[in-house]
Amino acid sequence: MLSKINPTQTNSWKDLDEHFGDNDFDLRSLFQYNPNRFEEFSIKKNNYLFDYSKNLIDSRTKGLLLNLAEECQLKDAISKMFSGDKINETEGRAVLHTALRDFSDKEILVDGENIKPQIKRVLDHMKSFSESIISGTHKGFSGKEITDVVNIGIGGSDLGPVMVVSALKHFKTRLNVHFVSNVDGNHMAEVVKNLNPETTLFIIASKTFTTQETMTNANSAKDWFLKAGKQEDVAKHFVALSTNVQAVKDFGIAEENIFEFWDWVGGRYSLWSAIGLSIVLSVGYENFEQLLKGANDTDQHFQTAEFGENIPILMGLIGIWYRNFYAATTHAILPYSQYLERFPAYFQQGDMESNGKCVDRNGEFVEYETGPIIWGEPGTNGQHAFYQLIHQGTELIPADFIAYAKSPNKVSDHQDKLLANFFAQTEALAFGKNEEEVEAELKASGKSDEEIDFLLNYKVFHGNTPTNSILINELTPFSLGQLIALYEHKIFVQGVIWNIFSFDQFGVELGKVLANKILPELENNETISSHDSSTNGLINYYKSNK
Ligand SMILES: O=P(O)(O)OC[C@H]1O[C@](O)(CO)[C@@H](O)[C@@H]1O
Repeated sequence: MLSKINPTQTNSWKDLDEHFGDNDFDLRSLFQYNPNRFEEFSIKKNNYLFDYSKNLIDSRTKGLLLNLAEECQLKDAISKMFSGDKINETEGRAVLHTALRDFSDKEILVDGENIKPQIKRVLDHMKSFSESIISGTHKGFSGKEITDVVNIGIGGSDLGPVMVVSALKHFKTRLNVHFVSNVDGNHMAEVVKNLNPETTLFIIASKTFTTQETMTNANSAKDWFLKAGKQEDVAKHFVALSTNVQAVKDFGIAEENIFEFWDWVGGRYSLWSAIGLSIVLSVGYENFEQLLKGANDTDQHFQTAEFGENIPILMGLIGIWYRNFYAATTHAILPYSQYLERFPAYFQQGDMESNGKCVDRNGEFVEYETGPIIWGEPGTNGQHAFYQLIHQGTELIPADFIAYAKSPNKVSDHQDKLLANFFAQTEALAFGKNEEEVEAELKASGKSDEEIDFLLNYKVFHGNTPTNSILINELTPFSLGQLIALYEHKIFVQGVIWNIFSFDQFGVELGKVLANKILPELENNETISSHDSSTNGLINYYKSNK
């Protein structure tokens, strides 16, 4: 069990409160008065740099945040997660996605059983299966090689693979991997439109194998396939990734085509498990193993580095500083890499489904803020969309900037231009442009005093917007694994401190239940009156226009 400490009752929280009230952090002054600020507030790892110097903190803030982590017993929580304690108490489960990427000989026990052999068995299955598909030894029902793979899943059974497959495009095998997630039939229709059932493999990815969207899409995929193939050909074209082996068999998928995982893998943390099969097919098993090893590298760092040098811990604590003391409502993730196009969306689920909670580990409603809204898009595109608000709006939006030093595609001077923008944005956000600077600039451009008076405030950048920069040498499966795990552990750190349960997701249930109730009402011609007037009105309008 994790501790059940209300963070706001700790001494360090009170100290932080006071410290916040006493200080008006200004990044210009912080850098001016401390020439060693970058050295003090950055961490260099073998293959990446984490710079957190452009944050509204000083060494006392950092010290107090570290005290908060101690007081909330973070060390104990980390060791409990890694050793398989049932820290997901509301569901009675261990939280062991980290075991999936642990290639050491160390035993990890769940209910007295070492889970390492089962992990190895499934990994071996993924390896041999993917090799037979990629090499073409596995043939479709008409004797042709598989050319296209369609992963059918949603949420954690979709977003992680989508994000990694997109991020590792440069490492692609000969297979084309597609994803269908939305129950909107157009998603399925648009994906299968150009596919040939003879050369298509479907992966039905669902932890529970009960999710309405996935089961609907899986059945439609089967119908589409059976227009060309026969029932006995399904085995060559359908595989399933699930913890619910019986439901998979009932669906008609052969036992040898089931890639199992376990209830101690949370859906949004499952890309490391059998749910990663589409990744394996997309980039090959060796690259998938590198991804796992990269994540394990961060796991080691998280478990062993001193808190003050521990990147996910610092990311988590700095996030708490903004959320609870500065009342920042959102946090932006801004990758300066088109390959990481789906990274913010992936961690929208990762973070918001984990820490979007209002009941603490004592079962009481919290009286402080928990998880922020996570959002973002790749730079430089975002600069031409929403950065205006970050620079000059009325919200404080802390942001993470992520970039790679090397680019696998050398296209004229694109990389330098991309990185110039990456550096420029965090500089502009931190230091802005004050009145004197704007005035001097306007004068130099020949504006009259009257014009300067009018334009001055519009042209001022208040600056002082905090950012972290993560600059990674190269986008490889290994470094991607490292990066994903940094964010996973950041989320864990925040959940521990907020005293909430980060590994359940009851908040997604109510809508699902109501949709199942409404569905039969859409299938007849009756006027509906069983809901409130708005819902009745919407349903009846739909029924008369569908
Ligand atoms: O893999 P399943 O069981 O189909 O669930 C899909 C997703 O649905 C959720 O349960 C709720 O959105 C997620 O946590 C999960 O990733």
